[in-house]
Amino acid sequence: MRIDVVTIFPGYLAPLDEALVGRARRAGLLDVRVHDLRRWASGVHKAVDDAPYGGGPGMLMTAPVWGAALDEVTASGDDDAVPRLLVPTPAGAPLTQRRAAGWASEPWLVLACGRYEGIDARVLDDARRRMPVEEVSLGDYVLAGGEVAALVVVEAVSRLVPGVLGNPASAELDSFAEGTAGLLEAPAYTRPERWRDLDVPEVLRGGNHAVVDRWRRDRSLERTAAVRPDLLDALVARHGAAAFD
Ligand SMILES: Nc1nc2cc(Br)ccc2s1
Repeated sequence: MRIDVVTIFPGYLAPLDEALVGRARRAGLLDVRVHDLRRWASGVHKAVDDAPYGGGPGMLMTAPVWGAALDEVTASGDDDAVPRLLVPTPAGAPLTQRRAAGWASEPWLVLACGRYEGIDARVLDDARRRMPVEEVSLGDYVLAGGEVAALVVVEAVSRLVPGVLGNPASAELDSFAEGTAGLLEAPAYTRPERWRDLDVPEVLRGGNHAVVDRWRRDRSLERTAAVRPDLLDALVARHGAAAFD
């Protein structure tokens, strides 16, 4: 999978050289390219922003700069390959494990990192004429730019790309994953068996996998009911009472 990230702060994406994503890049599983948007800006100051029409606080990133950048980046694929453009924004649809899993099957993603008050809307309107475009939110809060959100999206997607996780089964038992039926994952334990005055639950120390699976399912349901009852509602809506079998 190829992932391009366009930003005015390339250094913010340095973590993509580390850990899981860094290893996957060096193993040739991921081709991650970070581009400085100012490459496509003109003038001595390489300006990338201007005042918003209609007034209002702050500045917007301009269409000509983003248009030139996306034209070049999205034209640099093999043959006539077309990427999916992902744009982190508070106004986007929520990032979910299901969306990340879908994007992990894509051959090529491009992430556009906004700054200031965001990007001129015509940039996405124009891009939609040539490629799939999705706006994605990390939650109901506002960051200073899209770079941190891009790091989250790249990691959430990359770990689901075949071969990236050492043990693919790990992803199946993630919270929100199909393997946990969209529930939060159960509490997990490792050695030592006793730590301070806290013991690993007896059921996990036995060898009965069916009993362990049931225990984990029950703890997942309890945790989800306590922390994310909305997920339970969705599960019941989908499966009825069988959701609790
Ligand atoms: N939660 C989020 N806040 C922001 C702010 C900017 Br500016 C760009 C993208 C995002 S995603």
